[in-house]
Amino acid sequence: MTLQNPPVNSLSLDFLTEFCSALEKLEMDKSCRGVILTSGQPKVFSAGLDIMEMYGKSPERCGEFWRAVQEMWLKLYSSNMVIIAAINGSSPAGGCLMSMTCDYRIMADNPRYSIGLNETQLGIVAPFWFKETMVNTVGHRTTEIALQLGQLYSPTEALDIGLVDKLVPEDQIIATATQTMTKWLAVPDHARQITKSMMRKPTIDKLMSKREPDIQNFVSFITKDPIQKSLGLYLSMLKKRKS
Ligand SMILES: CCCCCC/C=C\CC(=O)SCCNC(=O)CCNC(=O)[C@H](O)C(C)(C)COP(=O)(O)OP(=O)(O)OC[C@H]1O[C@@H](n2cnc3c(N)ncnc32)[C@H](O)[C@@H]1OP(=O)(O)O
Repeated sequence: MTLQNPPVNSLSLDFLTEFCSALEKLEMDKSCRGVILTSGQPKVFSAGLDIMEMYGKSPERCGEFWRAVQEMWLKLYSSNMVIIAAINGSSPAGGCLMSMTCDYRIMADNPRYSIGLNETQLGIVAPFWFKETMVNTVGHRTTEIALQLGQLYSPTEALDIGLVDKLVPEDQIIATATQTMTKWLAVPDHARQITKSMMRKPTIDKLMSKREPDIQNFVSFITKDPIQKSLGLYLSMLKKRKS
């Protein structure tokens, strides 16, 4: 699957809806046992959640958006398929979350790229299921530091902490992901799927049982004046950095 939402694959409501429906089709296709997730945009895997979906929007629209974010995470994290992330660009915040839901992460070895959950840098707080996905990936202590600082890691740093599994030159990323897929698909599906579910189920069940309160929490947090102000400042910083 190639992410195509120019310019930076930000995760808007429409994009998330389309992504989930494409993933569902693959999930139901018995001949498809694995997916390599990569970006069709230069330099960026995904810029994370579309900030415009959280800025100046009605509570109803924010709720609809957050449900789509939850759905994306649930579909990816609980997938029966092998999902390999070929991270061929920067992957902050929601982009990092998406990468962490995959079974294996291969990142292009380019020091200009970065990956991490940088929410606190925007004045927002990563919800418990973002946090738990990271704890499940890199452990508790590293997550605590990463989340409080809103740290973005270079590929080498990400490899050091286990946020990604392998670095390769960018032009070898798909070939490496394909070789890795062959290795993962050599394992009998049922044994691998049950094992994956055993590892991930507690986190998935937790969100499933708290979906509505999580949406309410998001809407009430994101629509607060100081949070809207922080997002507005961050957006203008992004635009200024460009000029
Ligand atoms: C209980 C409350 C819970 C809240 C939980 C919220 C959880 C998750 C939060 C998120 O995922 S928020 C998104 C965080 N993302 C970022 O901080 C990344 C910001 N973007 C960048 O750092 C860079 O754009 C990039 C990804 C490194 C790419 O850099 P590049 O130089 O290639 O491109 P730019 O010129 O910076 O950007 C092009 C264009 O896109 C706009 N844009 C970038 N990122 C976003 C985004 N996430 N949402 C919306 N728009 C984005 C950027 O402003 C530029 O716009 P124009 O100037 O061309 O209009």
